[in-house]
Amino acid sequence: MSVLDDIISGVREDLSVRTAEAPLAQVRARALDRAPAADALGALRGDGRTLSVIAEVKRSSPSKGALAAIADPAALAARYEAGGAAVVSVLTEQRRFHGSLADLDAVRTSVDIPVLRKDFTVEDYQIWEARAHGADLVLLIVAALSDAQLEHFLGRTHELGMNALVETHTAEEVERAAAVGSRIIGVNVRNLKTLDIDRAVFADLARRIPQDAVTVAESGVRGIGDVEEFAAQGARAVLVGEALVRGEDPEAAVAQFRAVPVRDLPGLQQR
Ligand SMILES: O=P(O)(O)OC[C@@H](O)[C@@H](O)c1c[nH]c2ccccc12
Repeated sequence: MSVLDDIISGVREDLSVRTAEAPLAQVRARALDRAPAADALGALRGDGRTLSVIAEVKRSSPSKGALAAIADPAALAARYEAGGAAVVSVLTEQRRFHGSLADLDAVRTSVDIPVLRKDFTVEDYQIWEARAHGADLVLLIVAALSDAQLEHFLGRTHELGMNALVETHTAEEVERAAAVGSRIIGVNVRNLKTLDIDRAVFADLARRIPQDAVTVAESGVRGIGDVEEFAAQGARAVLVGEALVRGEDPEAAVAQFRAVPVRDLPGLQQR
């Protein structure tokens, strides 16, 4: 069993507890009661001249264990926003990342920028739940989904006025993400099946992403050097967790990353 399979089986167990506590009809009603979702696609496109930063609230990870205690996720998110983050990502997976929907709620009340609910989406319920808790974006991991699921979940996301960050790690996954019309495509340089980082994956896959989609470089950013490299290879946005939660000054780090110019690369496919 891969790490991803193992995480997902835990996610499914936790999901069965939540669906028993809050049936879909109830979550759906709460979702429909919310103010409309913010325009995360526009936020990520930014001004087209410099990078957008998706700054993540992340306590722990399966690869590194405990990263930071983050007693006050709302305060951290506010610092990300002050630094000019385009989006705040909140991990809500409990077992390996020590996140929760309570973290999502706390962050939602503290920032105005779009919020990404970062979880392993395997059921429609989680998309309704994300909206009910005020998320503007959800994560869809191509490696964890069939084409039919991917298309269905993306459709549900758009129907609720949200956007999806569609995450890939191989050329085949990029093709699958593009085929269903994904508008925001992430390349995770960490392989979720083995947890290995391979930053070289980004340059290869970024070239394959349709030009009208926002290309996001995910994971493995140690500092400004990695951010500049991803930008030079075609990233429009970077998703950063560890370097921010462990760093001395997350606000200054976000400000530094978001000032990096983006590059127009020739040869990107048209859709
Ligand atoms: O902490 P890092 O290496 O900066 O990575 C952040 C983010 O990319 C990572 O948390 C992530 C990317 N895709 C995921 C899918 C599930 C859980 C977590 C992730």
